[in-house]
Amino acid sequence: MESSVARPAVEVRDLRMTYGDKAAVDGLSLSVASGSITAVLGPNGAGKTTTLETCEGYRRPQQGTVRVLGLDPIADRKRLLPRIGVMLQGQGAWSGVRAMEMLKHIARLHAHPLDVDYLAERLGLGECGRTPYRRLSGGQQQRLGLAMALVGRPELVFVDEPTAGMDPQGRRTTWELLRELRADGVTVVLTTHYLEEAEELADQVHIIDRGRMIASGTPLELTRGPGNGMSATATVRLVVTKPFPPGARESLRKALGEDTEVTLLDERSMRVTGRADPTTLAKVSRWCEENDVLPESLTLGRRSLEDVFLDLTGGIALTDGVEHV
Ligand SMILES: Nc1ncnc2c1ncn2[C@@H]1O[C@H](COP(=O)(O)OP(=O)(O)OP(=O)(O)O)[C@@H](O)[C@H]1O
Repeated sequence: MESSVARPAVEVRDLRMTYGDKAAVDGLSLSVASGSITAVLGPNGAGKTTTLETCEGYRRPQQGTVRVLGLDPIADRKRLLPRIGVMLQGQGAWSGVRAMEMLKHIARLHAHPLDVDYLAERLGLGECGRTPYRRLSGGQQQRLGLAMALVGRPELVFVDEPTAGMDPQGRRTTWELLRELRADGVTVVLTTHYLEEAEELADQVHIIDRGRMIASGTPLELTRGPGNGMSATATVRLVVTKPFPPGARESLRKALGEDTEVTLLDERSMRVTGRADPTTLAKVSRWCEENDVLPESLTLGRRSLEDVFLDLTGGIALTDGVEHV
């Protein structure tokens, strides 16, 4: 018998999905190791949801193949459904149904559901259990959506932007729950625009852009960069007390010299990559002095997944909607 340990939980091969003449997914291949947390990242419209929905059996592949737990999500839907949990973007529940009624209803559809009171308690749904779905706050709807995806004890969960709109406490609880699932051998596939979430949680990260895979690896592999030296792995971040004066980015780049890239992250923060080392730190400090710019913080740190993401996708900082110029 084939070993289920070696077999990927999800295998997508050369998937192509179009809407009209526009390719939303354009020859995408990816695989998800069983028992891992895998993050699928990409800018808005990159094709993440379309890919996940194809894996979930909501869309039929127009080209290519998709296997989930070794099964075809459409042909084997009946066998697959009890084994997977799905948290959709803008999770659907009937608008008038109360939160706990909805959760209990979903639990009854499964052979061995989790204890709904425990799950509601863990996800902070206790207080809004009698509230109709349409009256729940955005974060509460997210929590309910996650509870609905998990209540059936799935072997594999797809969670599309699980913590969007959640408060910091909800986000931490969700991270804890997802880690516990992994510890129990459950495979988790998530999309997120919070790159720090992917860095915290994911064993494997796939970055897609315009329907194509542009990078894959562990967070460490992706942030380590191409070289081995400090300059390849580090960035300098400068945050200042007042908006930068006009032309500041160009002026700082000149002061630092070649091989250094300066990115304006927002009106009060810049990122320096390339020759990012203590000498650069000193030069940035001197530039601040010469240009009468007061730093709020000036740090030399490891290149983050967000830095990698911005470099690869051409620069929209998704966590704050700020364009990188
Ligand atoms: N039902 C649809 N009809 C037409 N175009 C669609 C449809 N669904 C998605 N698209 C388009 O396909 C592309 C990929 O969309 P998709 O929702 O998969 O992206 P995404 O990576 O999940 O984006 P986001 O991060 O914004 O959720 C986008 O250009 C989108 O406008």
